[in-house]
Amino acid sequence: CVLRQRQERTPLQRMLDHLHKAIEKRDPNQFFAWPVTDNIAPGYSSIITKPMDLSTMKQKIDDNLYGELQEFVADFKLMCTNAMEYNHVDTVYYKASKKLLHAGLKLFQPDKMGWLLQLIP
Ligand SMILES: COc1ccc(OC)c(-c2cc(C(C)=O)n3cccnc23)c1
Repeated sequence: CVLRQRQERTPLQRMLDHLHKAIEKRDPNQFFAWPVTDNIAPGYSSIITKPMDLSTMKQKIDDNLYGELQEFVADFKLMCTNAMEYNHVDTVYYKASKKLLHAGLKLFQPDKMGWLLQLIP
């Protein structure tokens, strides 16, 4: 294995860590915690071409794959819209994703982000 010295967290990574934790709190059933598999959701991988979940987003933060906040927001929206695409409107998953999307977008509003945005030089 490649020996990686401990990488310093950039201000953006620290900000995304905070937002990721805040989103996790709003998914108490952990429906969005892990990738959706075809076992639990028949045909999922043929319907949803770009899957996304919170564990994948966390890995991308740690690998410093988000160059800016908007890329993180795009993955968050993709995760929620995937659930609204695959699940019918009367399911617990559709309803949870709609609620999570609105809660998350409120988090990203500049007034709510005030002190967080100061983290980025
Ligand atoms: C019932 O317990 C779980 C546990 C984990 C899940 O996804 C990681 C899901 C789940 C999550 C989803 C989503 C997000 O579409 N889903 C769709 C259909 C059937 N199950 C799910 C449900």
